[in-house]
Amino acid sequence: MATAGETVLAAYDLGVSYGYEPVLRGVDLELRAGAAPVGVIGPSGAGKTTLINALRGVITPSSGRVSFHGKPLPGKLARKDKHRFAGSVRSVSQNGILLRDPRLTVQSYLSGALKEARRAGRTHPTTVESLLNFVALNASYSGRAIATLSGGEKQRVALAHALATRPDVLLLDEPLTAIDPGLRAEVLRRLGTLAQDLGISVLVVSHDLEAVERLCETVHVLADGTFVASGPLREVLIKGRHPVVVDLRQAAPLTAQRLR
Ligand SMILES: Nc1ncnc2c1ncn2[C@@H]1O[C@H](COP(=O)(O)OP(=O)(O)OP(=O)(O)O)[C@@H](O)[C@H]1O
Repeated sequence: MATAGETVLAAYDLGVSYGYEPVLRGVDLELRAGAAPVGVIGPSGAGKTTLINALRGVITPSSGRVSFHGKPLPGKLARKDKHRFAGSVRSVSQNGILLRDPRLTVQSYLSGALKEARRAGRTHPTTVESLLNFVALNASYSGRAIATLSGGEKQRVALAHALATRPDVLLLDEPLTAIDPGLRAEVLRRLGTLAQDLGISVLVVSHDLEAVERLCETVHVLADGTFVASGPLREVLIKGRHPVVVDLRQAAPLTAQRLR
């Protein structure tokens, strides 16, 4: 486990291009163990998922760097560091779970994650039942094939899977879009408390300003490939002058009014 305040994952002057098309440029972000959740908002196509993927080490920066405990990603991490990364940095995407075997049950999926936690040296007394309970699903779901779950149920199981290793960093890309607003608020409340109690550093990418406001003390607005405004959502929405922030304010007048 990382010690409080330690930088687990970071992007420095990060640039990513697809072919000749630059998507990110000069993005700086540090995710420290125990830090308050951070949100990234911005228009569709701004590069939010690209940022998450760079932090997951699945795409190679075209400039700058991403590092995990100071070691460059993606890179040839030693076997020990690979397990460490797999347990320490977890992500949940809007797609929930990509299934290789449609017969896979919730029980096998989550117990697989608990085994992964042990391999990564992150053993802790959590059970499949308590993971399900955390995401507001009762124990009867453990016998269900994941393929038979609703979109919102799949998203919650994906979150439970990510939490099974008690990660240091949790990267969330529109994680709870398929859940009704009341339940989403409850799961986010629980997640906020858990992250604080366990020192998990959460980065959440979302178009859902309510969700971001509920969870995050700080938000970054991503536009033109870089962060154009940063701070508490309230300040960013009220005071931001960048055209993208003005668009966000106009697109969510009720939220902007409530935050005033
Ligand atoms: N593999 C890829 N090859 C080429 N272009 C890509 C690839 N992945 C993403 N892009 C492009 O990069 C840009 C940023 O995409 P990205 O998915 O990061 O945006 P986003 O901010 O997450 O968008 P949204 O809010 O719609 O999910 C888009 O123009 C997208 O079409």
